[in-house]
Amino acid sequence: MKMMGESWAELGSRIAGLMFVWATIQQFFPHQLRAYLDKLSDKLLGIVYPFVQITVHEYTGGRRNEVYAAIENYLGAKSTAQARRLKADMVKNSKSFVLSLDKSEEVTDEFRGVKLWWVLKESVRSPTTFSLYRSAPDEKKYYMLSFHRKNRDIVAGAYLSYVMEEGKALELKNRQRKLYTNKPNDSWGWEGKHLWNHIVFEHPATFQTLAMDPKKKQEIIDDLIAFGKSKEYYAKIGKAWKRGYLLYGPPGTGKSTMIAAMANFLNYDVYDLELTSVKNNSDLRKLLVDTSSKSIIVIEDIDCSLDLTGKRKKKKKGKSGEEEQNDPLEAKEEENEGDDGSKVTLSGLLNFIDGIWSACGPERIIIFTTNHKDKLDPALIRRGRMDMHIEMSYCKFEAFKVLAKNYLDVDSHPLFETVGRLLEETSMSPCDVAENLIPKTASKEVETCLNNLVEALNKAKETARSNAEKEAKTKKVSARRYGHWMKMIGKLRRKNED
Ligand SMILES: Nc1ncnc2c1ncn2[C@@H]1O[C@H](COP(=O)(O)OP(=O)(O)OP(=O)(O)O)[C@@H](O)[C@H]1O
Ligand SMILES: [Mg+2]
Repeated sequence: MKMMGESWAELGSRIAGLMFVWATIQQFFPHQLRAYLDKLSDKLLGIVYPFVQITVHEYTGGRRNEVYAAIENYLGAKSTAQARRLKADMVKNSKSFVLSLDKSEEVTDEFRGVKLWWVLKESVRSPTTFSLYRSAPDEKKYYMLSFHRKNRDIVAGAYLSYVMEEGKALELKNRQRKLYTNKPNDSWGWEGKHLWNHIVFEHPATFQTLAMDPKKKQEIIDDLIAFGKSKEYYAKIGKAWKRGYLLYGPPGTGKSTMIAAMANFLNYDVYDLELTSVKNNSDLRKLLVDTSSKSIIVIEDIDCSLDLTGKRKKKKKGKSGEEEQNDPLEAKEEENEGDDGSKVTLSGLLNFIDGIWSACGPERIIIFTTNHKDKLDPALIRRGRMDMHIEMSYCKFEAFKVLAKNYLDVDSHPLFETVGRLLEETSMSPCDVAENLIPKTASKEVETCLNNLVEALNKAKETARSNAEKEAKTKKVSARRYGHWMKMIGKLRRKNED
């Protein structure tokens, strides 16, 4: 690439300068001679400099150019190894650096056997001296790409799209992810903008630290990977690119932790939708439209959020004047209007998940969590809406091993066998197991922590046994009383008949 101490790109820009001077001089020649000289200089230039150049400016139409930003990210990764001068910027909550090419530095790239040269240039416009206040020099940065003219098709066709895709993917990787929550309706701006508050999303949960059956965990990871790669597939089958997960199970089994692990795995933002503060279906739609792609929309404890099932059971007066049972989907409009239009209804929520509006942004995941799956309306969680139902259950031995690794950094211990047996005999949530594994003294001895857990499991087993005994006793007493009363009723009946 370097030619007599000067790069092709540099040489190109010098030749471009010379051509400009030459074109200015030509103005003074007669018309016929000018046409002839034009052709000649083009031919000569083709022989001396067979390269084509493309420039991409940082700002176009007053806005930062998206293509420039993508190139910056793409070249950042390459320039770390090649360039002598790099520029460092902070990202990710000031915890890491992103490197990019500095001014006049050059990077060589190769694509399908084609060599290309990138250089970052800067044109400086002198400050104006006519105005009252002397303005600062106007710097305009741009990237210049040079390549042999025979490769024009490859560069214009495939290479530039490749750079854009790679650059955008890197930007996504380096960006700061956010956790959003919906603002109450009365604090939405007068333009109806800014519907969500956000903070930086920094939950440390990962699939590695999530305690659950490893086979089930792998299934979920595979499903997420397949989803991320299915852009074309969803387009082909004519479906919006989104997926729904229902996480159900007792408290403390890791539903919220799973959401954080999913977000970290996919590098998505999280929108935590507090349904009780949404005024009506129309506001719900607005909130949905205001979410970005590559995000997870979460509604926690969906069974407690709204009386959705109650709405479904609402009765209406039929034509005959008698009360009839409403079909939930037929009743959509009526429900939308119901209660002065001031509540989110089941049909509103169904529309939110898979109505026409749900396709307003690609690559989105919707997650519901609940402690009581059986309380939910089947229409809400049918496959297609909630594509995967994931049960988060009480801690079993495999899940315990993950927690032991997380909390105590051990893979095995003689007490593991006892813990495994006790976990089969009693139900304890991963949250409670984790709590018992946390060292209570400064010693942090593994054996002490495991003994604490064994003790807690034995206690839980004993409590469960005595509760079951009490229940059985109550049932026995009730059965005896029932038998007694039945006998009495029988006697009375016989007496009456006599
Ligand atoms: N499966 C798990 N793997 C790792 N940690 C877990 C798991 N389950 C629970 N925990 C720990 O217990 C805490 C509570 O778990 P989490 O909030 O995810 O439970 P949940 O199922 O969402 O409970 P709830 O139904 O009450 O909302 C977490 O902070 C985490 O430290
Ligand atoms: Mg939770």
